[in-house]
Amino acid sequence: MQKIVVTGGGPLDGEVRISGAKNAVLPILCATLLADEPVEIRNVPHLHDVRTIARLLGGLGAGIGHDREASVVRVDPRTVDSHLAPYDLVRTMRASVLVLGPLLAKHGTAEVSLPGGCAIGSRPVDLHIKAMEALGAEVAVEHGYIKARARRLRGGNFTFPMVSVGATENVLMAAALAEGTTVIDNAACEPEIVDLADCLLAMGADIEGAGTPRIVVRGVERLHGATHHVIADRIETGTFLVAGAITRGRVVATHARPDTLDAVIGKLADAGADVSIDGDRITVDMQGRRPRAVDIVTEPHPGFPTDMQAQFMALNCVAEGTGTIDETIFENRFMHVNELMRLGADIAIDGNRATVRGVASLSGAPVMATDLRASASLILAGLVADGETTIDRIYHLDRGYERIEEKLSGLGAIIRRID
Ligand SMILES: CC(=O)N[C@H]1[C@@H](OP(=O)(O)OP(=O)(O)OC[C@H]2O[C@@H](n3ccc(=O)[nH]c3=O)[C@H](O)[C@@H]2O)O[C@H](CO)[C@@H](O)[C@@H]1O
Ligand SMILES: C=C(OP(=O)(O)O)C(=O)O
Repeated sequence: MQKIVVTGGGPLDGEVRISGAKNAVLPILCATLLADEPVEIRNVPHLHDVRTIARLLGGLGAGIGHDREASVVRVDPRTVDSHLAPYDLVRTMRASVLVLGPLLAKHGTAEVSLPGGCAIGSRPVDLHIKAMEALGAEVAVEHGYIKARARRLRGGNFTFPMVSVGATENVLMAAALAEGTTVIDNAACEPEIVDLADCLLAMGADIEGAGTPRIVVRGVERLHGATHHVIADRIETGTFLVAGAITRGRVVATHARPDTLDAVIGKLADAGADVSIDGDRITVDMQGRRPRAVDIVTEPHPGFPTDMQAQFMALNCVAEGTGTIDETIFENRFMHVNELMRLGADIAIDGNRATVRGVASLSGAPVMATDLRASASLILAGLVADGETTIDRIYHLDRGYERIEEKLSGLGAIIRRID
């Protein structure tokens, strides 16, 4: 199994080009199932999850053309002849559940494996199911599968009892082809929702309010082909900016979307970084200073993103002072804590709060990645730990970061992948 070896060193310095967003491209690729014609998606990152979703769409019968050089995926949904998302694919990637809404809306039937829990929490899908029922679908859960059918979905009003990014995406896609108007209240406002809506709009959907808590979707008879450019990955951006801050260096993220990163940029400034924005470029410059500890509470957008929690935990580990981290989205997203402590971090957990006392230095050690962002936090810690940190189970990392070791090397990090 491959591992990543990081040797702690000096400040990072340089520019890094940000890729398309994993959490946008996965729902968007599912949305292509709604069209009557081929859809071209650009700025597609090279990620394991993208290959998985392509396999899933291919298994449904869609034609898939993947030009990796150009970062383009072309989906021809006209040949779809299966409505089954099997356990083997869904269990490796939760985003697979996002074929439920499109299959139901376009083909009137869908059979999608329950995704089950994962390392960061139980992650139920009851809200996805309730939202489909609100649009008139009959849904049964049998033998580990969600089995849904509807002759034609009809618009309805659905108020989410809690903010769910995935369920908002599923209902948005389903409502696009439903008969009549759907009003979604307490919708997730994440930039990836806006990007999905932009792609659906390009395909001919009628949607208002994406990015706000109320989305109004007027169903249309058909959706046509389109070309869509995926938004920059705000979590990858944030991860590289933290890499600059934790190493007391200077990192410029290019091709980024600064407007999607207010909460993260605010915390980097609180940590003592000079942050500047110039168009699609974000610069974090510590000018050699040690970061200050920051307090974090994860919240739905525009609050601080749960997907940046582990990276800021790493930053606090070597910061001046003590910072608290409250994780409010997932009940078990502190799997990185024990691994960071193996590197010498001082962290105490009480329920969903971690209190991190900054230490003067970390010392490299073998550690194990437990989930995607936990893996990123271990790399960040490794960048400033004394000696070598070897990170095992990096397949998590390859789900969501494109060529991370190459991009970090370009900034001066000493990092390599070994077999
Ligand atoms: C609000 C939020 O920050 N969502 C994050 C979540 O999206 P993802 O779409 O995976 O998860 P949701 O937004 O749906 O989950 C938010 C909360 O709602 C609960 N829930 C969700 C669906 C459901 O049917 N029933 C239910 O109870 C979840 O257990 C969780 O506590 O993980 C992604 C990957 O880390 C992040 O990019 C998203 O930012
Ligand atoms: C946990 C993540 O993704 P997923 O929901 O696909 O597991 C993530 O992007 O941090």
